[in-house]
Amino acid sequence: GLPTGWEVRHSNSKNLPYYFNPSTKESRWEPPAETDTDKLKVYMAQNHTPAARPDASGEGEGKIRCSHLLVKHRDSRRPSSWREAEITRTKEEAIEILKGHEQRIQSGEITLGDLAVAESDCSSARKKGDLGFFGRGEMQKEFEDAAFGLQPGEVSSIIETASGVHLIER
Ligand SMILES: N=C(N)NCCC[C@H](NC(=O)[C@@H]1CCC/C1=C\[C@H](COP(=O)(O)O)NC(=O)[C@@H](N)Cc1ccccc1)C(N)=O
Repeated sequence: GLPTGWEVRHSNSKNLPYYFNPSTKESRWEPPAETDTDKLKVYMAQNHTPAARPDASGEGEGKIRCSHLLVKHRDSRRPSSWREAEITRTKEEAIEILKGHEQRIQSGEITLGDLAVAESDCSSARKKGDLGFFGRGEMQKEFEDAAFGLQPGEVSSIIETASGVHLIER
C-alpha cells in the first residue's frame, strides 16, 4: 500500500514502525500522503510484529524511581554522614538498627520516607530518601538488582552495598 520508493522500517528505540524513502533519504513516523492505508494495515499485520517490550524487571526498560534508608557502619566505603561525622557502629549493629526500622515500616506505623528523614545516613534523607529516577549502570550492582526487582510501592529486604545496609522502596 505504500507509494513506490517508500518502505516500512522498525525503530528499535521507540519500538515503532516508521516510513523511509531510500532514494530521497526521507523518513517519517506517518505513512506518506498517497498511501493506501487499508492495504498498508494488511501489510503491517502480516509483516510487522512489534518487538517484544523489555520485561517489567527493567531489562532495557529505562528508568525507575526509588527512595532508600541507608544505615552506614564502620566498614562502609565512607563511614561518615550528615548524621554522624565518624560512624563507628559495626555492620551487625547497623543490620539490627535497620531491622527495627523494617518492622516499623512493615507494621504501617511509619513510612520509609518519613523514617529516612531522621535515620538515613544518605544525603537523600533531606528528600525523604528519594533518589529520583535512575537507569541500570548508575547504582552499585546489589542496589540496582534489588531496586529493579521491586514492584512499584514495594519495599526491599535489607540490601548490603559498599555504602552500608539499605531498605529500598520503588
Ligand atoms: N542518582 C545517581 N545516579 N546518583 C549517583 C549515585 C551513585 C551510586 N550510589 C549508590 O549506588 C548508593 C545507592 C543509592 C545511594 C548510594 C550511595 C550514596 C551514599 O553512600 P556513600 O556514597 O556515602 O557511600 N548516596 C548517593 O550516591 C547520593 N548521591 C544519592 C542522592 C543524594 C541526594 C539526592 C539524590 C541522590 C554509586 N554508583 O555509588
